[in-house]
Amino acid sequence: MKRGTQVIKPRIREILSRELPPELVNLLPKHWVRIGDVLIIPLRKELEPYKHRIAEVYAKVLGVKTVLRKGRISGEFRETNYELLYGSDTVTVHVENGIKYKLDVARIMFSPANVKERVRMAKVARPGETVVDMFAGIGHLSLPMAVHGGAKVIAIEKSPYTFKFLVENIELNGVWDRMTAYNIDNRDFPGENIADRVLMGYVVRTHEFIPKALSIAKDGAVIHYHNTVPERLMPEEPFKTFKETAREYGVEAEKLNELVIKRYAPGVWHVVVDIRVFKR
Ligand SMILES: C[S@@+](CC[C@H](N)C(=O)[O-])C[C@H]1O[C@@H](n2cnc3c(N)ncnc32)[C@H](O)[C@@H]1O
Repeated sequence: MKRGTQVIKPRIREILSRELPPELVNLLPKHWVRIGDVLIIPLRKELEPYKHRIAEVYAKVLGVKTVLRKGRISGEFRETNYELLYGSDTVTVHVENGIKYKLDVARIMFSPANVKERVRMAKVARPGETVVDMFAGIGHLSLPMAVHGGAKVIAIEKSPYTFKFLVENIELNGVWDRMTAYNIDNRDFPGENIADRVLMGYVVRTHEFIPKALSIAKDGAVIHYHNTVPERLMPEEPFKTFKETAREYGVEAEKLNELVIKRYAPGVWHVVVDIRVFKR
């Protein structure tokens, strides 16, 4: 994923200043996100009448096949909601940290702000350990752990559409020997006391899944617990809720590390806490 620059590209400015009213030229997008050969741009409403031509010029100058207008990520499956401005094919292969991620950018979230976590997970994984990724997506976090960390990963993804890409990505990255994929709700996953590491890469409602994560984890396992937290409840949350829930299930929890991933909404942060659990 590449973040665009903070200035309008001279070539884009040159072409569009011949076609747009002068006062609109400075409103052209100065930054964008490129996922594979799909570009995502924010677009001011003043530019609405020119949106398709603007997208065409950005596509040609930046060398992409499709341009989408930035939308929101929402719902249980964390699906995106973009406006197609140029091109038609929104499926692409994005390469990051030596990993190939095939996805439909128009429907599946791939957050630039989560790149540090994808790279960090590649480093924390240990060869041969068993990782259960409860919210696998297209393999955002589990592929780096299998490819670079040599971990054995069980990847669970509920959405059938996203699961199709998860399976293709396991194939594309040649890690079928280390990864198993389940197209189920993680609450129906039968494994208990099997994971050295559990990934809970989800937001907003992640606390509802703590009991399941505890049952999947071995004694002494590490759980990477993500959630969104209002700033006024930090730094106690999100660990406080995890620890209290774990106690109800007779499990002790120790906070090892905590990182802020990104701003989720005004006054709300996406946070990850690394937690060791003791089940004796
Ligand atoms: C936001 S994506 C996150 C991907 C990755 N874990 C990351 O952090 O970058 C969350 C994924 O969890 C899936 N999901 C939501 N609820 C689930 C459940 N109960 N069981 C399995 N997968 C679920 C969604 O369909 C979505 O693909």
